[in-house]
Amino acid sequence: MVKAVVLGAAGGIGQPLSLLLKTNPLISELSLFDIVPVVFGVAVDLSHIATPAKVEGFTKDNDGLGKALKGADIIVIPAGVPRKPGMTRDDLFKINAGIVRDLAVAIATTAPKAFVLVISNPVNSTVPIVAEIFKQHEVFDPKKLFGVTTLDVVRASTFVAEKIGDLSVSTAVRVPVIGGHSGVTIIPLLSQSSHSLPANITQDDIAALTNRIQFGGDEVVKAKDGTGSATLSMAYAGAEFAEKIIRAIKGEVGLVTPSFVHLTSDKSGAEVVKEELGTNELEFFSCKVQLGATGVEKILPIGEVSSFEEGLIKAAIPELKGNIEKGTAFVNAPKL
Ligand SMILES: NC(=O)C1=CN([C@@H]2O[C@H](COP(=O)(O)OP(=O)(O)OC[C@H]3O[C@@H](n4cnc5c(N)ncnc54)[C@H](O)[C@@H]3O)[C@@H](O)[C@H]2O)C=CC1
Ligand SMILES: O=C([O-])CC(=O)C(=O)O
Repeated sequence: MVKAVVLGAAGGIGQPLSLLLKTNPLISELSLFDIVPVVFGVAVDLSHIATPAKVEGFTKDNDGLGKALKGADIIVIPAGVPRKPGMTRDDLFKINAGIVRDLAVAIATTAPKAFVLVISNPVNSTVPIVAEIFKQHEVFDPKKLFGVTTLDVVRASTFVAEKIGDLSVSTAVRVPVIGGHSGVTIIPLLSQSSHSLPANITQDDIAALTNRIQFGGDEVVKAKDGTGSATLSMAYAGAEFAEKIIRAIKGEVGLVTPSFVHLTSDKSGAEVVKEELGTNELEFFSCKVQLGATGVEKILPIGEVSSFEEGLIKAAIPELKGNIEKGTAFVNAPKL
């Protein structure tokens, strides 16, 4: 029995994500929360699909958030505003930081043991916000908090398959993407791709492919021309990541996937990553993570990278550090 909850379920990501979660036979209960009442209609609509999950919709009225969260095993958060052309993900901080903080407070008090998957941007800052709220409530379990960076991995697989000239291999292509989830903090390790790039590929091609993965979000924002950012590909990526977490909860071992997680100072492998990065200053980093029934079982080393990728890592660290500190400071700033 797994109860999944989507916060922001009536939105561009929330609706298709909820659809995909409804089709996941491992989920027995699916609670959909949003501040807009159309969420009730979304829930009724999905409830007609012949799969095991019992679906229910909730808004703010009558402690809807508390009821949605009660007994949750896994909570996915796509609540918040998306980008328009010309904006960075950091520009969303002003609105989304407060939304994520308030949802985190509700989770800390109602479902402190749940796995929490943060999609709301800027992920590099919203994940630290959730962590700080959980710390304040003394319920922070770094093994169960994830920034969802799966869309970067999905894009990398697709774009590499395109370069190979065979989209049918895209589901098999594995490219670790580490760092964070915005621009230069997105670090695709093409040198570790499961499928070799064509032999005639140049360093300029690698740089262009890297740039396309880093700025794939902008490609969608531009194409949607003011009406939003990636929703369908994000729903696909979010459902894929959620499924891995659920399979791990159910006891499957050996699942490895990148995610933006807390670099905890224990024997989880975080120390090795810090050494590889050459800094102790990053509290979070998207790493290759081995999942287990209790969450992050092990953080795997970054491993061997090319000198080009080494440069990407160096370039990402200052921005990532700033994004993380911004989130942390938002929660801990003294109240005037
Ligand atoms: N991590 C990633 O890779 C990606 C993250 N995103 C981010 O996901 C977020 C959502 O994007 P979209 O679904 O396109 O936006 P949207 O505007 O279509 O949907 C957001 C939903 O959140 C709801 N909402 C707002 N405040 C809320 C609250 N306090 N509690 C519950 N629900 C609330 C809204 O009513 C709306 O239904 C954005 O911040 C976007 O930047 C988008 C794509 C990829
Ligand atoms: O670009 C955006 O704002 C949405 C996002 O995070 C992505 O598509 O990777």
